[in-house]
Amino acid sequence: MAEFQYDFLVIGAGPAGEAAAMAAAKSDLRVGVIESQGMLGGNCTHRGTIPSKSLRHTVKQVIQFGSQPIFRNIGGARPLTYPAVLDAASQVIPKQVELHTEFFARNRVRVHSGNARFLSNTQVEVMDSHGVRDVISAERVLIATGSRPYRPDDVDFTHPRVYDSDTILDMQHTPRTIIIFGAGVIGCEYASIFAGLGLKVDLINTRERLLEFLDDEISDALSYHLRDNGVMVRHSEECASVDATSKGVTLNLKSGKRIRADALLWCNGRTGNTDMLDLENAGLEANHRGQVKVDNNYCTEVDNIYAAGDVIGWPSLASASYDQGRAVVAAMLQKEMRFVEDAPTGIYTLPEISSVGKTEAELTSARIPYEVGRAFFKDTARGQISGEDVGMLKILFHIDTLEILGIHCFGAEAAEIIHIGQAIMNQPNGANTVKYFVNTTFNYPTMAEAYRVAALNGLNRVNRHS
Ligand SMILES: Cc1cc2nc3c(=O)[nH]c(=O)nc-3n(C[C@H](O)[C@H](O)[C@H](O)COP(=O)(O)OP(=O)(O)OC[C@H]3O[C@@H](n4cnc5c(N)ncnc54)[C@H](O)[C@@H]3O)c2cc1C
Ligand SMILES: NC(=O)c1ccc[n+]([C@@H]2O[C@H](COP(=O)([O-])OP(=O)(O)OC[C@H]3O[C@@H](n4cnc5c(N)ncnc54)[C@H](O)[C@@H]3O)[C@@H](O)[C@H]2O)c1
Repeated sequence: MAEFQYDFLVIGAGPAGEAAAMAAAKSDLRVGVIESQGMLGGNCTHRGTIPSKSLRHTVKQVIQFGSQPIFRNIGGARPLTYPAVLDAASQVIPKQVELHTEFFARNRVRVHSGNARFLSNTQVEVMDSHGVRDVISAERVLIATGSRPYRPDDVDFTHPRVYDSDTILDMQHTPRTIIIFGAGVIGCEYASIFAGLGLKVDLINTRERLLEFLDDEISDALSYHLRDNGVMVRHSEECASVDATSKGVTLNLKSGKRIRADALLWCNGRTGNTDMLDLENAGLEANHRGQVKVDNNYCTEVDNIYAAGDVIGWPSLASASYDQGRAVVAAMLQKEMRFVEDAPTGIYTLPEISSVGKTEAELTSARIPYEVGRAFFKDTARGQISGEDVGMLKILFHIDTLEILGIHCFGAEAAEIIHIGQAIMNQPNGANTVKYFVNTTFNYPTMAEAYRVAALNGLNRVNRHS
């Protein structure tokens, strides 16, 4: 057994842990990291964001190839297998691992391989895969252990036809039909991926609408386009049981419906990775979803222990986790810090969705007088040229002050386009105004031009009222 001593110990090397470790190293703290996976990058790189977004990118290319006559005539439309698409998509993972490994090496942050568990609030044991045990002492500790798919006890995840969002990345055949239970972000993204590959998809939603946190118009558009791509969407359903046999899998719903398919992808919720940490030794406890409570400084109920990333729950995004990791170090060093509560939404369904700020429903219930400006991608030159003409940009702004209150977008590159509006929304002293988009010259033809079209559309409505 070896012993180590650090100023700051980070448990978990995903986005939250890495960002915190880098920020602390640059502030000359002695930093150590414990990571249980053999490679750096976290679940984000190995099971979550990166593999799913690469898969989706490859499927998007396949769809474009299949839908453009010029390519179809050259190559002929050949159906691709899921393992082939997976293989192409997985090429990015080693590149990401290399990048993250370089960050740690360049900043001289030592990574201890193994599972961490608390011995006290300042001492953590790390046990590697060979049973070698080290004890690490640190003045401050960050819990950044992320999350994993939630698995209900009565579903047999060892059955070869039953998958969650981790194990779907190991599926070695191409089912003809698939049931996706859970229509959260993960379910909707995988529904797009499998429909894009030509599978028949049943998407079962436990709520009344898809992604209820979105603006209604965007949620409706997603439902429409998923159905248009062949996905059967069912709302307000609950699972009664799952029967998996060598012939197929049947999902029995409490409404009495029985849905059969070649495979089931269960993606209904996630659980924080805290069960192995022996939190009670540090004076902490997790909630029923394995999450740890923090204050506005990302500090837990024990004042030298911080937590960030998926393990603290909402918003559970890689984007937010990176910022939270940096914020932890700023809070620790009593520097200016930002509690991350304004992360935009970026959902990589087909079509892509992104939004920032308030929805129409939120503004209506808060009785804020607003106007709407819309631009349809099919009416932009760039949309017509690229053939990606499904989509819309919608700007919500205050009817009197013209302050932008929300931006909602779906269609090609929505997750990029949103940031133009976000930058204007964040301007202080009256500079947040929808007029920016009519007083600024945008490149032409670009999708960003949609902002000008939407702003003019909205301002014309305001002028009609006055
Ligand atoms: C399918 C899917 C798609 C997603 N797509 C997006 C997206 O498009 N955009 C987006 O912003 N977010 C997306 N997310 C969410 C994003 O992946 C997570 O929010 C992000 O990974 C959280 O980062 P983290 O640092 O909290 O933890 P993680 O990335 O989960 O990393 C935690 C690390 O801690 C390690 N660890 C756990 N327990 C221990 C222990 N006891 N000892 C030592 N090490 C331990 C784990 O091995 C892991 O490496 C997606 C998630 C999934 C599942
Ligand atoms: N593009 C993106 O930004 C992106 C993509 C994929 C995933 N994600 C992130 O991953 C997270 C998970 O997404 P999701 O689609 O699985 O689910 P979700 O968070 O939408 O949850 C789905 C359902 O499961 C329930 N649930 C959640 N955790 C549970 C638990 N531990 N026990 C029992 N029920 C639980 C929820 O109440 C909900 O009804 C999201 O928070 C999302 O931010 C983001």
